[in-house]
Amino acid sequence: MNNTIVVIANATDTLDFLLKELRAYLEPYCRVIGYASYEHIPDLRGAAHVFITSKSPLLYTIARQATAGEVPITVLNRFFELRKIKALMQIPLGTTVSVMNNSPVSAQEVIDNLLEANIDHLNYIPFHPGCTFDDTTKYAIIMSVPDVPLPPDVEVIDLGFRKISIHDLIDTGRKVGVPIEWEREYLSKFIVEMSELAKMLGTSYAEVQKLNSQLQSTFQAVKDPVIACNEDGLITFINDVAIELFCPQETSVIGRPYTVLKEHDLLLPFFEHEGLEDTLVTIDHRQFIVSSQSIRRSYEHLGFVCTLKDVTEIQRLRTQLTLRGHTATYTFSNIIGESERLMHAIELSKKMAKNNQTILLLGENGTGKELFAHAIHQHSLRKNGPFVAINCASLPENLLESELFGYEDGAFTGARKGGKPGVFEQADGGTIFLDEVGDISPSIQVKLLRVLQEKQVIRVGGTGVLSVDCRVVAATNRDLEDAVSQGQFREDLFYRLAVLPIEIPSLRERISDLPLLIKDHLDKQGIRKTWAPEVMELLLSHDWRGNIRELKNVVDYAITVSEQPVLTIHDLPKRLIDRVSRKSVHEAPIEIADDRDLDILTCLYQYYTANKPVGRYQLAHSPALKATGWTESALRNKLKHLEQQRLVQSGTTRQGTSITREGIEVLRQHGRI
Ligand SMILES: Nc1ncnc2c1ncn2[C@@H]1O[C@H](COP(=O)(O)OP(=O)(O)OP(=O)(O)O)[C@@H](O)[C@H]1O
Repeated sequence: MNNTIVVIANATDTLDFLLKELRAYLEPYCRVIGYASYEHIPDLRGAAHVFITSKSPLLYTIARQATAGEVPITVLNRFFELRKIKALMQIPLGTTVSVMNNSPVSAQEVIDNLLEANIDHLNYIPFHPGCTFDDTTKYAIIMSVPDVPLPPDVEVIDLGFRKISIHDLIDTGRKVGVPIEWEREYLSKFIVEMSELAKMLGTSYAEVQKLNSQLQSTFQAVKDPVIACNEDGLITFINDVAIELFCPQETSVIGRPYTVLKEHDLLLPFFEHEGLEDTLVTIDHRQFIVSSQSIRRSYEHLGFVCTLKDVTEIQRLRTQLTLRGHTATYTFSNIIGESERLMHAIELSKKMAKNNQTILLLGENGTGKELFAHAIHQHSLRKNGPFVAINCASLPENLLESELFGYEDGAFTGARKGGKPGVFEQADGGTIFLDEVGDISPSIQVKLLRVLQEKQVIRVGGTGVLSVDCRVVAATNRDLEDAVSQGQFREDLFYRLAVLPIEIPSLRERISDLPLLIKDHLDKQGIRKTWAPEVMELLLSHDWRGNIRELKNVVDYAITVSEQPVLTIHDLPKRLIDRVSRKSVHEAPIEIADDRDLDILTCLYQYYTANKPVGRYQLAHSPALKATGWTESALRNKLKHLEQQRLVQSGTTRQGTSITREGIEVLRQHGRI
């Protein structure tokens, strides 16, 4: 018996595994026998050494009784086969993993083994017969056989039986006289296995290093201050923004207590306690929201990482975002001109700017209505609030509705998640500019009226009523009174909008401003060119239907085309020269014998300003002509006649009939417009 090594284990499968391993190394230099703890164990006093497989007190007692205290008893140090650990390395950091074994002690032993081997990125929970799985368990470690039935959705990592540690094996071998050659051979096999593991761990170490440096540069790139401390309150990381805020004078604070930071009192709670709510603190007249996160590895607390968010910056960005495209850029000083008509419009606008009533700007296209809207906002008490402009003619009805009033989440297919505020909400506290308001559909007219009356908005698809406080400045190039009389525009809305009407003169009506406007446009582009006198004469005699927008286009054309410092008539667009010369042909008033011709032209002019073509039938039945009793065929003949005079033009049926510039001129000459 003296040359006998005895192993006592709790389970027979573990015993068989260990016996095989010991015999492979120790026999024939000694005899290796084993017993399961539940078996009858004979007197072992003659054994050379007794090994037990775990620290379990029961095993120790059994061994002690069998040896009567006369033989050394050791707990076998055991470890997993290294290659089996690889599966564990793939499990994400912090995952909870149940470690299963036949008793709480052996389960804990396995956990200790894993932690000692620095496989410590997981949250291990001992698991043994009597424990039950809960829904959070995703992984279970077993040693060859599960000691508890496993639920189907739990991923099993089988670490196999733990092998005897190389130290214990070599040690025992030396005691029983294992020759040195055999020891070397065994060791060399072990070293091969070790180096494979080292390679595996080496890669993960490099990976960790890489991640670490990525993390460092990420925190450096963060614009907010970040400071990390270990559990002793020593600084382990601090980014440049935090250095600038807390310790601009210090050369290095890494490894030093966080109390070296200025205002560290404010940070104390965040470096001492877990789970603090975000807190607002003021440092150097700036406000920050401070939050901290505890750093943990398994159950071990490693320290805190503390981040500060600059609220001043957040507020600035928010204001910038809210106001993006929502600011008035022009003031009255940007409105160029000295003519009496313009000065009158400016004076009136300045007066009206000061109160809160709705303003209606009336004027042809390109006269500067939007410019006036900006200037009115800037001159009003709301100048620090938003200025939101929307062109009512440029959007289809349903889109205009959602732009004006906003929409709720899921109001329609493609609606943005969380809904969207409309321009009335965006202009809250400021001014909303409704350009081309005369073009809105009857259904939007109703909704707009409601908002103007109630000062409340209901988002599309919503039920909640939102109060809005914004001043409305509307603009139109249409004759709204006429649109009302034709039943195209609601009378009640018209009176709501036209509380304070301002007429913006056309360029024709303030033609004396033309040289100033040209000069201003050239100056803004840093261009120094002059105009030949006959060119200026021609420009002054042009009718400028497109007003200042048309003027700017003509000037831009001329300076692009011309290569000389003095602009000549050849540098003007041909279209403009043609029109001016055609106009001079018709300089003398065209003879209109029948006032009813003027009625037709007036009616066509109204459709023209509404940008709508009109058919003969519609014309004959229009309120303005109905009374004069035109039959359709009489009207056709009359329109043919007017077309020969170039006062109207007829397109295909779809295009209908429209008034020409000459026709408009005739109306003007006869004081109809
Ligand atoms: N008095 C002015 N001084 C300088 N520039 C002007 C003036 N009036 C208008 N403009 C310029 O003419 C162009 C057209 O002006 P704006 O868009 O304000 O006209 P509008 O009447 O609103 O036109 P629409 O009815 O077509 O929307 C803009 O480039 C504007 O800057």
